Amino acid sequence: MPTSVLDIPTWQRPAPTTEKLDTVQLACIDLAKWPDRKEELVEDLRHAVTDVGFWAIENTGITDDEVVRQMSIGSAFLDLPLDEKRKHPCNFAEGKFFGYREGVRIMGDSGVVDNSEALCLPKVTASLAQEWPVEYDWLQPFKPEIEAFQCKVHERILDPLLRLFALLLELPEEYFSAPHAWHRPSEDHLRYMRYTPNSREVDEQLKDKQYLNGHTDFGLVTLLFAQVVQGLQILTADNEWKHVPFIPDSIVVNTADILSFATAGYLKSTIHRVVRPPEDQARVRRMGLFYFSRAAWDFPAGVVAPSPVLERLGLYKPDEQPVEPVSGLEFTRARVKHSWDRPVYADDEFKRGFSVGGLAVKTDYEAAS
Ligand SMILES: O=C(O)CCC(=O)C(=O)O
Ligand SMILES: [Fe+2]
Repeated sequence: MPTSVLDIPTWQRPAPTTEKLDTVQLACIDLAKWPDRKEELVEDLRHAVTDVGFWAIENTGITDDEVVRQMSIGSAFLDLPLDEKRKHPCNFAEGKFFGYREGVRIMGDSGVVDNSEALCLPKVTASLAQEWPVEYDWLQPFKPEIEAFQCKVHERILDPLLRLFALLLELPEEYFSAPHAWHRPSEDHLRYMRYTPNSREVDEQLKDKQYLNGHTDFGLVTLLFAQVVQGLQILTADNEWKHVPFIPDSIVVNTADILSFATAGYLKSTIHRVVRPPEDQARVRRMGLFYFSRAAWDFPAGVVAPSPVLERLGLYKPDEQPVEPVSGLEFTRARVKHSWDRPVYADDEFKRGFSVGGLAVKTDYEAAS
């Protein structure tokens, strides 16, 4: 039988947990309603974003085979020798999240090393050609299908969501979607992320057995393909950490910093974290697939959208808008640098937050006790 470099082992989805977890009830956005039943979707989204800030999309138009194929590509890449993966490391000193992120940082004051690693790939577009990690010979044959997948996710999921956000705010439908069109440069990326199990003894040393500290994401929204291995938790309005349930074939979405700035906090940037999975899943590798949307390079971060909804709520004040707003590029690079260009996660300096181009960014996400 002819063999091809594209023949890689098929990623096998681990079994769901049988443990009863304290989960959050996620709102649901049914994209089968797009575009004919837009008004209904806007109301569904209003409920989703104002309640928890995390919700599940159903009828995504992305098949399970497509997701499994991406998981297989990601797993096979992360199985490569470390020397190979290190050929294009994320350049955190410059605030760039493209390439390979090795699990090297220390988790808080535990002394435990991060057990996760990731490959982050920019949109395969002409405007970002210089960002693609050409050093990975292994990856190049997969580039066309990665491009097709990214583009499908962008067009079928992200683009309608950005339009719905604009409609929800009574803005022109393209207010967010036009600057974030597929071909336009941004730090968006497809992320393949894998957590390697720790022993129970190691996890006992981690505060709350956290694999990823509480944080918000840096862009507009993050799309999380259904994750069978539990561990993701969100901080609810009642200040409680609750598990995000596994919903087969769904995409879980959370709102992130840029939408929060653009709405003066009306849309909350959801605080979430990852903890040790339940015991019946604590010995399997936790492979994840995500699409992180980021502000377009030229999108004015920190500007509140001129939305009638926000105006009625007293959140949009025309006279108080920054005259020279920080660009999406400058904000995103500063945000990544602040979070990731440090040897210890969530140290005190991280928690003090930072400011860029007059925009103050809060980064202390501990639950109030
Ligand atoms: O692994 C997960 O489920 C979530 C990861 C996450 O929140 C992130 O990478 O920003
Ligand atoms: Fe996150």
